[in-house]
Amino acid sequence: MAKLIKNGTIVTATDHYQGDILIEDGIITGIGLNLEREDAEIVDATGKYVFPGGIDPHTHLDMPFGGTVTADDFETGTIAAAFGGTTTVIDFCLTNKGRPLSESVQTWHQKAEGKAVIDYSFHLMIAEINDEVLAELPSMIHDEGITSLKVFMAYKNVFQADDGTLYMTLLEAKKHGALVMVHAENGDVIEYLIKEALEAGRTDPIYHALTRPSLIEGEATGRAAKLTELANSQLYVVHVTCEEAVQQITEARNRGVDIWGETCPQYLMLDQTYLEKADFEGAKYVWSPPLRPKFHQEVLWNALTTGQLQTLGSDQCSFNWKGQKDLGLGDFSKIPNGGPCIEDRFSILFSEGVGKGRITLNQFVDIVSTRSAKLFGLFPKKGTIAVGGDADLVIFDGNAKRTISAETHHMNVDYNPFEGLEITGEPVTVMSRGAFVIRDKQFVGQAGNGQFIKRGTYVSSSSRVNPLIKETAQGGAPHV
Ligand SMILES: NC(=O)NCCC(=O)O
Ligand SMILES: [Zn+2]
Ligand SMILES: [Zn+2]
Repeated sequence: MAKLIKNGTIVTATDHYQGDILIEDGIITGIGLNLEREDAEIVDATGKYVFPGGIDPHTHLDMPFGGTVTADDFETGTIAAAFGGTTTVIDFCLTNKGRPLSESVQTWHQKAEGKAVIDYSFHLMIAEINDEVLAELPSMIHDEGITSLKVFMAYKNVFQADDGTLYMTLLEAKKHGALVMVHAENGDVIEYLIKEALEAGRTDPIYHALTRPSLIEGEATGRAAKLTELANSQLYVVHVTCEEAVQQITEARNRGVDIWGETCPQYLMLDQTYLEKADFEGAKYVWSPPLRPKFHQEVLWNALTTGQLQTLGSDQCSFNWKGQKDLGLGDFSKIPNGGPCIEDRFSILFSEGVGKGRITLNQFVDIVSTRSAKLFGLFPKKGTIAVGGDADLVIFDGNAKRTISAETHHMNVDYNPFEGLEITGEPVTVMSRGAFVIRDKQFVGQAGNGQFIKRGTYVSSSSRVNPLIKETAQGGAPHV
């Protein structure tokens, strides 16, 4: 049955106007004033915003990590995402050295199929480059539609790849139209600092932060940016936490490097002192890179305001405090890294960003949805409100007041890092391809309704490509 959303304030990354939206077969087929359609179900959005559904470019659902598996899988994680206004997630498909990429992709499909309530896609981790990987990559990108490749510069002996692997991944990505993503920290130095701390008897959660200083996040970010410049390729830096990394991204962008940066709600809202909480509560706030001293928060907000950082990921990677985080009692290096943010990403950005005058409504939509759609090959099917696009929509009450709490959240985890935070704004109704997933704040979706989305290849935004750098005929390392 057709649906007609009436009288909402439609907001995209560029516009903001009153209008109605007609939806047929999951697609937006009309936008205008006073639309009429006899057989359509009317959805009243008077006094509410209508936003494109959020796109979360950074999730880890059902992921084995740190000797355990994340508390949220594709069912609980996507239900929570939908409650929070997100209608697409892009999850990281882990790979194993010496094993085919296709095997890992298959494993990730099995995790998601029949469970996801909203649409999803995958980024592909690259742990090594060898003949098998080189042979498989083109079909991963062009046939499987997995057009972003993730390289970890940290987690030594677990996920970490060396600089040669990163450089070759950048070259391959350029050749085949993929976007390379990096976790930018210097894993070798961190390994040394952790060993030194533990030998000195420093075992509490705060030492997780103190053994991962911002200086080496900046160093790794700068190194990745320079390798990108050398390869004349494209880079997206995940979970940027600090001034040093923002500086490196800004400088590289000013040199014309095609580089993008993401931050996360936790780095905007929480600081390093949370890791000092008594009775091992600090473990709830163990992320890598870690929470930073407070002044970095304003740097990150400014970077979103000015466009030096462009997206907000949740880095959803939830572990229960009791039974999972406590694997690291007596040894901070064994605390599973990560936290639950998939549900609150969208509303925190609205409340703290738009509500506090740091970003405009259009910037909000760009950061929470449109920019990720463009960078990751989903636009214009997703990430905006346009005729012909998927009806992934959020009807949002911009005046609702509420308090974030584990008592009321929908993530499958026993704490919320933003417990007690008072925010303004709440998703009321959420649609995925025209079907209600959340209706009047109630879940009405169905596990398995979410579809895997094959994504388009990376399209460079030409203004950021350095005209002084010329590609070789093979698309390889540049001549300057
Ligand atoms: N960020 C984090 O602490 N956990 C998830 C894995 C990653 O993104 O590095
Ligand atoms: Zn990471
Ligand atoms: Zn992550």
